[in-house]
Amino acid sequence: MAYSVVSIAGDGIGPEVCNAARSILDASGVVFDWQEAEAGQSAFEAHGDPLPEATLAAVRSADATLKGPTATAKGAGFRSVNVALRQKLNLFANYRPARSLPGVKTRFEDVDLIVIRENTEGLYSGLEHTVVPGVVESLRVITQVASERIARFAFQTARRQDRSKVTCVHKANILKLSDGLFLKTCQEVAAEFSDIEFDDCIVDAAAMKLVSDPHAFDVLVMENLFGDILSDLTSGLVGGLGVTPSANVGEKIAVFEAVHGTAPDIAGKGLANPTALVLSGVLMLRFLGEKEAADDVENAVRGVLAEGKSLTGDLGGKASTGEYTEAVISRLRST
Ligand SMILES: NC(=O)C1=CN([C@@H]2O[C@H](COP(=O)(O)OP(=O)(O)OC[C@H]3O[C@@H](n4cnc5c(N)ncnc54)[C@H](O)[C@@H]3O)[C@@H](O)[C@H]2O)C=CC1
Ligand SMILES: O=C(O)CCC(=O)C(=O)O
Ligand SMILES: [Mg+2]
Repeated sequence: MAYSVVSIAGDGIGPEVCNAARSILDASGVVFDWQEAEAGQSAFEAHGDPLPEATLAAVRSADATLKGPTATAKGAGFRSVNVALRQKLNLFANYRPARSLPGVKTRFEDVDLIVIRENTEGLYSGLEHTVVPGVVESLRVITQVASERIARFAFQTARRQDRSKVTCVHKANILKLSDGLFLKTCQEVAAEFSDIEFDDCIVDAAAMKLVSDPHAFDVLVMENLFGDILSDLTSGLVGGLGVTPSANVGEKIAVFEAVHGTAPDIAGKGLANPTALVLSGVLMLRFLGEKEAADDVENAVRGVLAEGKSLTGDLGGKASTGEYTEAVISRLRST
């Protein structure tokens, strides 16, 4: 049986990493019926709409979606397609694991943690208005319903993966009401999961502790903007944005994409590292129940990285996106 999977190439390096990830996933033995859909700057230029209804409909009816990054201009321009996609499809959890990879030299070894980011509310919603010229307000809405849902997702993930601790990251000392509610809700959910340790950490201290002692953390749960910032940080702990995957998960729908953006500085040059999107594809294979293929692709990626002969520039190598992709495919075919 073929899985119906929507493929959104996106902008910048999106088409390059998407092509690479699709070729590797196609070589896994699992059969995909790829449905191409558009989103981002390219969709805006083609249709005057960065997130066409047809794309939303395709994502809703597919088994899963593999998405390349989409551009959002600074200041002016259309609002983030990512935020819209997550809110419209109620993809309430953003799952961003950071795990050390063989052959990728970093300051710390054996990092293995997960950032779980609330994906639908908080400052990241971008609800802003001008009160009077020169005075702007941004709304940071935190609700008990969304906080409870993401806390439960974090504990369920910890339990499913045999992990020992969930840490709530917040700023409840300053944002007493909003983050106070988030923290209190996490504490209440924690009481239902007595097998899993629970603690909390104020976000600034968490940032410092993550870069000096990442092994102190296991699963971290936080609101949207903190999760956006700290998941780039945790990517840096394990080799950077070129290697870290992510999944946007709802009740039934899931959209798999990398943590990184469109990387305009290297777009179109064959320099992008597709590992992040390939490992997002591994998360997708697991979501689809294709455990063996997921293990095979993950092992092929880890094998190529460990060997160190076909690394892209971000990891200190000279391989192009295509050369790295071929190396992963040939290792996958030899398993
Ligand atoms: N999920 C999404 O669609 C995301 C979209 N964006 C959008 O992307 C655009 C660019 O954002 P930036 O702040 O520049 O962040 P970025 O993540 O695109 O790039 C940051 C740095 O990481 C490098 N990098 C990123 N991915 C890489 C890869 N696969 N291989 C090698 N190097 C890689 C880039 O070359 C750059 O030096 C913005 O419009 C932003 O809104 C940003 C993050 C996520
Ligand atoms: O929507 C965007 O342009 C940025 C998204 C982003 O940084 C993220 O989801 O981590
Ligand atoms: Mg981000």
